[in-house]
Amino acid sequence: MVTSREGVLLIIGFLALFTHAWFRKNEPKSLLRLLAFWTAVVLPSSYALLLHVGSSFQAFTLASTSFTTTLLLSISLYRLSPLHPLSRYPGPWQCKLTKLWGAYIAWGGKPYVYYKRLHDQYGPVVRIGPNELSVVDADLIPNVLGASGMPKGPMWSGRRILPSKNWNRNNSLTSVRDLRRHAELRKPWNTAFKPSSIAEYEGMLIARAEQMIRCLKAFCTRDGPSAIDLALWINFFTFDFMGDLAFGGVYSLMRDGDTQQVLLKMKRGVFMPSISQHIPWILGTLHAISFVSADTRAFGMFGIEQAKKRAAMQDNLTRKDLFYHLLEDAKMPVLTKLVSSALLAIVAGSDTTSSALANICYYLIRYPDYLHRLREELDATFKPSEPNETIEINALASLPLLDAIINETLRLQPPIPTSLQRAPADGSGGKALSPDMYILEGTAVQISPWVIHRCPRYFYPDPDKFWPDRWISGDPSIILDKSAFIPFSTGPANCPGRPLAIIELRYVTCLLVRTFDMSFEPDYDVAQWEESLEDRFVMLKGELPVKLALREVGKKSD
Ligand code: HEM
Repeated sequence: MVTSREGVLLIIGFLALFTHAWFRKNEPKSLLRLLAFWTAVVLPSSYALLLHVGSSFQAFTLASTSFTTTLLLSISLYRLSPLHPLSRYPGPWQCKLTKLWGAYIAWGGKPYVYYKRLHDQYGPVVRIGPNELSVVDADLIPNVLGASGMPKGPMWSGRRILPSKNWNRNNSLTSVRDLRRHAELRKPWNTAFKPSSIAEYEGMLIARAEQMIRCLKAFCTRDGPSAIDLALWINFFTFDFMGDLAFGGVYSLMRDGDTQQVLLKMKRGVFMPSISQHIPWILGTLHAISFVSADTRAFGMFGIEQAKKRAAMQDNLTRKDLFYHLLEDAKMPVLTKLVSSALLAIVAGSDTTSSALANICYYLIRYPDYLHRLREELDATFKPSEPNETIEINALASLPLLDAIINETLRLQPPIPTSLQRAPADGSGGKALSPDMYILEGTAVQISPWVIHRCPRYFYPDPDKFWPDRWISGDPSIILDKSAFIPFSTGPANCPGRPLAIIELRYVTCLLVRTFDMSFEPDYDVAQWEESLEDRFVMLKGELPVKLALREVGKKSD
């Protein structure tokens, strides 16, 4: 029996220190569990204090504040101290102290700009969280992302769009941490994007791209061009194409407009996970608060609806689509598999290509010399006097300037600008990333494509400049290390959709450049576009007001 108030407070202090020591090994994974633990400590402590203070309110206030303050102080001092295993890595104190800072930066939508500033200031390895490093070092990529790398990091479990774990538990390709399970889930995605599978999708791509061109032509009136939001039309196109590819063509935004506000649902739906990915333990609580998670749930429901419609078609398929392959060897109920992959297909497959295409158009209009040179390259392969000539998709693979423009756009504006995060496997103890860099289990490592792509050690000179010729020059002092170019990531969890995405980018760029003269509205401030881009683990975009005029065949590009 403790006989004084000070004695009880001392014990509470010890309990807080013990809790911190325990948390270091067993970090709480949800706010609810944390609260349950807190209550289990604070209530008995209040009871013990009750014998020494005037009221139960006083006892509870004293117990809770002394426990919480000591715990937070202990955690903060440890994180900032030389005792922390990441203490030797530089970074701002706010990052070292709490991931809430990362969540705050993410709220603003420009974490890639922030990380670049940190790397410019602190060097290639920066501590961006109490237990997280950001690296800009091509030599470390294989041991982080590559074949000898690590499983997905904790941020992926903070990105769940659906409230219930049941759809996703151990079935989500993007968040599963067990490498063997990931490889199992990944197999059908690889089959779905091998050349023979892609050949089956080309008809859908051509039909949708031609539909977009027809729709855009309707804006080219005899009264002269009026500006349209080209980014929106590109979004419609990529969304419709993904709808055909994944869900059997159940919607057409280009034909009907966005009557269900799908794009708005997606834009709003990814906001919450883009914040909670920095503090995954809060996700369950956010999902439970309906007004906070309403938009994310609405987007999740849209994915479930599409999955259900596609499941109903399973026995009457007329063509092999993405889910034909994903379901072929599914060892789980069809609907579960569909739901767990539906949102992934929508977000990973449509928003990424739409960002890339919109950025390609932006750069071509901003730097018209490249637009004209690209036209010349295309005209040399496909006759300009025959605008309706069928474009042979395979012929697009041998056009150096087209690929250089695509690469340079993906370098400067990778559609997934940050968030390639990995962490040592559970139970592994840790991982050596290089002879002098060993990270312990519980530490995460992130590589930001946006930052590494703008690093002068790899792309020199003028790493921030749109200069597609750097990809053609062949001079090894210009692209110093191509392994630093990772718009599709690398290793076993890289982008399986890359081959299709590249075909899509080549084909649509080719059609747009062959068909239209494009210009910005005269009073459009070009800086607005880059300002409008937001990193919500995909890249959200603002308006791209572009005037389109039908290209006059025979008129020389000026
Ligand atoms: C320009 C277009 C695209 C870009 C730049 C892109 C980029 C990426 C990146 C950077 C990743 C993350 C990999 C990692 O964590 O290391 C990824 C993952 C993924 N992408 Fe893409 N992507 C594009 C288009 C597509 C398309 C068209 C699909 C097809 C539906 C697709 C499906 C996926 C899937 C399923 C994953 C998860 C892979 C895994 O976790 O194993 N992507 N993509």
